Amino acid sequence: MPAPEQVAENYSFDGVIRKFKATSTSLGGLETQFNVFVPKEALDGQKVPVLYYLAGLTCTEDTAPWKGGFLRDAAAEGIALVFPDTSPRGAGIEGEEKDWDFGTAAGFYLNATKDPWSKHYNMYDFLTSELPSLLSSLSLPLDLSRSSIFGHSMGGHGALTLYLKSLLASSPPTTYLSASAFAPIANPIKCQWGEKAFKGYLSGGVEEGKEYDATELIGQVKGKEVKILVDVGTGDIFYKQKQLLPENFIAARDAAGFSSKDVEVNLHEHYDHSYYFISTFAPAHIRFHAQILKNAAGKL
Ligand SMILES: N[C@@H](CCC(=O)N[C@@H](CS)C(=O)NCC(=O)O)C(=O)O
Repeated sequence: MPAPEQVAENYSFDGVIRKFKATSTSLGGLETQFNVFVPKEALDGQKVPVLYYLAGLTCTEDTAPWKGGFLRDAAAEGIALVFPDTSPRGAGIEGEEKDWDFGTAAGFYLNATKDPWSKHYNMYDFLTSELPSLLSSLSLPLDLSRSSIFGHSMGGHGALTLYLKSLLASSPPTTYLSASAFAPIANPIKCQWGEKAFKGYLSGGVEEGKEYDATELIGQVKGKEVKILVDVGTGDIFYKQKQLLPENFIAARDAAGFSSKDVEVNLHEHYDHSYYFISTFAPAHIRFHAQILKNAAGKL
């Protein structure tokens, strides 16, 4: 696997955000781009933990660094941020660019099992296996054994499911120490976005989609140590349209016996789906992960 090529660099908050491009095996040989925010501590040679951010439908690897307001807090905490893209691009599949909620920028962070998507639409493998290898090939002091994950909407779904699946796997490709989400698609098998994605990408359709559904998975990790934070605005149009379904996730959490301290889900009046909402709660999410990632230093 060739090392990623750096294509941009901007100094920010005494650290630096670098954009890389790489040819991905998981994505069937397509080129993909990702951003890495490297805090000052890492530029000085200290090992720093890593927080992955998965963006939502229609987004790219640039949306969150530009609009999320995460860099100031990550710099203050001395943690690296990694921003991958939301799907493969340029697979050349008919209909790939037709809809904003399927195909390009709508990879749903799964491994497709249905033709013709299965050759390229494997964001799950890319994120859990290939991206960590690509990151370790960079000459940066990233401590990948201390990784956590967060995201928005489709990316909130991705963050919760990658985390919960890592807790369930006997030897996960990546172990995430915590997960958080802004307005996640929390029960995709029960909403239009999820049904469309699972029917389109998975040969087993919505039934197979259960393995990528946070509300299904939270019950399966019963008894394990779980650290999740979720924030949702009730002024969110997609919440109102029942695409997010946080109440279903809360009910499954309660049924599995998790406390609202370990799996915290907050509903906020007035806030919508936009990055105005995300940037409001960004500092709390960074603090949540930073505390867990820093506590793990020297213990893993
Ligand atoms: N394109 C959709 C909206 C899609 C949307 O809201 N995407 C969210 C993620 S699900 C987002 O983060 N968009 C980018 C942005 O707000 O900058 C529409 O026009 O209704």
